[in-house]
Amino acid sequence: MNIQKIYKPVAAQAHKGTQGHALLIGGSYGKIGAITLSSKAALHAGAGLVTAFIPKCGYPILQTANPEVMVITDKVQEHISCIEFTIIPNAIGIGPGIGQEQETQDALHQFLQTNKTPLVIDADALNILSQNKKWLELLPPQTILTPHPKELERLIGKTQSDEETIQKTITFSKEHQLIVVKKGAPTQIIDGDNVYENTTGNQALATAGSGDVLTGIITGLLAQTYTPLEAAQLGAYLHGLTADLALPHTGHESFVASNIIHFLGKAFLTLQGNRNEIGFK
Ligand SMILES: NC(=O)C1=CN([C@@H]2O[C@H](COP(=O)(O)OP(=O)(O)OC[C@H]3O[C@@H](n4cnc5c(N)ncnc54)[C@H](OP(=O)(O)O)[C@@H]3O)[C@@H](O)[C@H]2O)[C@@H](O)CC1
Ligand SMILES: Nc1ncnc2c1ncn2[C@@H]1O[C@H](COP(=O)(O)OP(=O)(O)O)[C@@H](O)[C@H]1O
Ligand SMILES: [Mg+2]
Repeated sequence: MNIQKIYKPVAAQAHKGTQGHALLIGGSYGKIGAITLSSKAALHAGAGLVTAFIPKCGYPILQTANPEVMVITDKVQEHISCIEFTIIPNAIGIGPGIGQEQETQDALHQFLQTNKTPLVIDADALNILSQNKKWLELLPPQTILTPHPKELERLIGKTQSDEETIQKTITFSKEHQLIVVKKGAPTQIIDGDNVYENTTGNQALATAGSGDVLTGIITGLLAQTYTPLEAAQLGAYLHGLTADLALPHTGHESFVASNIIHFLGKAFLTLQGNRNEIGFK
């Protein structure tokens, strides 16, 4: 898989309206950081406009941390209770820090019943789906799921070996027409029978919020003109590459999720050179 072939440089005539509008939905009291990171990452992945839908308590935090991000707040203070908005985003990422309050579960169900926009689902939104597997039928085809190993186990059940995990994930992907970004070391992307293995990244990524940033990057790419598979592949590749590029500066220990966002520009710049056959096995 050649990542360079997926990458599309920004046109000289581009404006924010042509670069896609990403909506990130998540956050709850104590976990506003997760959605702050995701929405910032979507901007740095190139989305022209980014809006965050968050509980009321997150408003001053997010507006201060990310002045470029627009904010819509739920009517409830500490968690999301009803997902309603009038904007028309090109892609939606949902789950980072969203929690599993009953009202939030109901809001997710209601949202999935009407949503037609391309979706990325992560974190507690995945955990809510695991407890309500019938709702998987409501997901638009090619929805991207980004589980870590425990979230994947909650979705597909326990397995005895890596091989069995892959097989069950393939079956799950085919049954529901979903793209699964199976996060780990390495990350594998499963799209039906096709399994792509990412070649970037290292243990510096073993830090809080690194998955939240990945969700923002993939949603930001999906809001542009990338297909869901392209967004998942390019997103995982760039995410891992930031950790490889940062290593001489941060080492494994002091790298934090914000560094992924910080090094995203340098990761994009490597794609503008003349490098061949980089990316996925
Ligand atoms: N700043 C913020 O606001 C942040 C907010 N966040 C938000 O918090 C919410 C909860 O998310 P979460 O992932 O921490 O909890 P959960 O789903 O129970 O998973 C933990 C379990 O999974 C396991 N596990 C994980 N990775 C594994 C691996 N690679 N390989 C194997 N096992 C692995 C791990 O296993 P352990 O080894 O600890 O037994 C443990 O049992 C979510 O909404 C998220 O967005 C966070 O993003 C942090 C920053
Ligand atoms: N040892 C590692 N090598 C490569 N990538 C890693 C490693 N540990 C974690 N990662 C990556 O970091 C991210 C962690 O995601 P996740 O567990 O959802 O974090 P969080 O929920 O805290 O944001 C995933 O993209 C995963 O592939
Ligand atoms: Mg996570």
